[in-house]
Amino acid sequence: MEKMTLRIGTRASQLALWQANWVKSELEKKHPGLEVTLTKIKTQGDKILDVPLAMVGGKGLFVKEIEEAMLRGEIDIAVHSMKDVPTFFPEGLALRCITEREDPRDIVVLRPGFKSFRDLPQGARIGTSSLRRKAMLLHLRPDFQMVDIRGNVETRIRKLTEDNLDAVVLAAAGMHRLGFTGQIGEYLPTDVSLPAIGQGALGIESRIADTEVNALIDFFNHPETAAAVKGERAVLRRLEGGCQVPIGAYGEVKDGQLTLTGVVASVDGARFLKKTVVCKPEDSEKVGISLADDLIIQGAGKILNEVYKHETFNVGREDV
Ligand SMILES: NCc1[nH]cc(CCC(=O)O)c1CC(=O)O
Repeated sequence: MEKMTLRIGTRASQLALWQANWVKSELEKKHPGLEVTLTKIKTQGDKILDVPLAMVGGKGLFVKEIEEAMLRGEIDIAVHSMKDVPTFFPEGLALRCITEREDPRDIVVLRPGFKSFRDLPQGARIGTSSLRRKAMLLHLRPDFQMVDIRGNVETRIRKLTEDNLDAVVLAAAGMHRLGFTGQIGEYLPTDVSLPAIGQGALGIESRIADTEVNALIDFFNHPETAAAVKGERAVLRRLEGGCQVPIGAYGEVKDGQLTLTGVVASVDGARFLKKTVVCKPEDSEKVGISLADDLIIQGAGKILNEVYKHETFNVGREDV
């Protein structure tokens, strides 16, 4: 019998390669004899490095070229950070699996001598380009000066020293995967910094009609993480356009119950709307949508409309 080969498409960043190699080795463990190859693909997001992502705009900056390769039949599956996966897919492709979540939290790497970001001096310089991370930290410490940094995980850690910063904010998952756990200064609890939608989970995308490949990868799906992340993505989808607005959502299944929290904030952290609901995991998408609607009624519509300069969110009751 001919040996079967499965081709993974991935970005070429260190973190993306770690993730794709992890999927490769799990596949080879599960299916002895299966040959798994990696194809590195450069995406728009890898080419534009000097501009904060929120300003580049456009969804799917890290996935479009990979999806095109899959539609052309050059690769069979794509491994993404869930955080980078858009909420809509090209015809013929779908998100097939969501893997068990790594640590979902944000972390800070701190200037030597500090144990917590709370102890940093007035006006401390914090490196991050994420509008969500800016809003989370400014909400607690309005005196902080936020400094844009881009680049891969290693580059961003290096900028602490190079750009004379007091802290940089990164995802725990990326630090753990790349072996930088020792450099983590402090883990930010999810009620201090609500994570990005899907943070810490991987997504595997494939061709809907490719039943053979789908049967090989289905074991990666982790139902509890999938329910949580689908709820988070429902919040994001309902607040669509959210890439220029700080939005966070985090779901966790415990004892058969999903606790889902969403935040919409202004970039300066001054306006900060948060809501938590508890529901059955299978209702996560429906509940995510109504959670987003509640945030809109609370005033998120106003924040979103200000950013987009037109009335996308018709919120009737916003002054109540
Ligand atoms: N935006 C880049 C990116 N995409 C996913 C992760 C972290 C790993 C994950 O969330 O799974 C990171 C790095 C970071 O935000 O520090």
